[in-house]
Amino acid sequence: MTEILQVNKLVKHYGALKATNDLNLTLMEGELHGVIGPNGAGKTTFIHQLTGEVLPDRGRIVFDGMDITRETVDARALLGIGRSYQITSIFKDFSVLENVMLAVQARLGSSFRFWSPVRSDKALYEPAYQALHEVDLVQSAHRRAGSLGYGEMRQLEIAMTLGMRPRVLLLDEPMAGMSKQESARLVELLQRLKGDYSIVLVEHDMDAVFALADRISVLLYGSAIACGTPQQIQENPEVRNAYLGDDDEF
Ligand SMILES: Nc1ncnc2c1ncn2[C@@H]1O[C@H](COP(=O)(O)OP(=O)(O)OP(=O)(O)O)[C@@H](O)[C@H]1O
Repeated sequence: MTEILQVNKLVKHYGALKATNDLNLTLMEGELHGVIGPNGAGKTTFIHQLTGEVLPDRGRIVFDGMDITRETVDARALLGIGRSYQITSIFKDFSVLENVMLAVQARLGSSFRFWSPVRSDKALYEPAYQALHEVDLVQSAHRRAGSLGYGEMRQLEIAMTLGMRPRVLLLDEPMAGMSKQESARLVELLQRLKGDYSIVLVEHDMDAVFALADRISVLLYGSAIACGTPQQIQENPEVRNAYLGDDDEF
């Protein structure tokens, strides 16, 4: 397996607060890497530094051999770093398919004629349809996006990211707000996607992370205090003490 993303000694301060503190993490090609840690441990700040929304004070992010530490959000998206869209970016009056087509159009950017009507273009239609297929939403392609249930909306967000054909998929709490059934469906979906995509999954739902992850990094005060297989993390005394409490539940 080759490394697709390397994070070396990343540092981000907010005043005196070290939100990211000498953070190291490696994502292997095709791996699903879970990132867990208590509230305020720096998980979202870390994801924002991978997408380019937040620039680190120090350290390096290398994607596929390229130093992308100072690259813009758009440049990273074009290189293949896909961040899941938020529900707020779904156009509720457009169909499910049109939403994915719009996301693909955004990916193609200026290479695409902006006056081209979104409904009619094959270059958008095919990758969009493929993305809906990957998330199991083909049967809802022509439904109004606003009529989807909450779990389906989150599937649509993932399809919108996949439509951009990313190599790395960054998912920040995709299970948040989901019912048990919806989470189980998303776990099934991510199980299928892993291997085809290299995925960083930040998630509070421990059952989901432990079921899905090849490796897990545990963040505490902005640093990774442990990284290993789910079993190694489960058995790590430092993790048990520092994060999960030394109880039998974990
Ligand atoms: N823009 C900001 N300005 C100041 N402090 C910030 C900013 N963003 C994050 N922080 C602080 O940095 C720390 C890490 O926050 P972050 O949101 O990354 O943690 P998290 O692990 O994602 O937490 P949660 O699990 O609650 O989402 C927190 O103490 C937070 O208050």
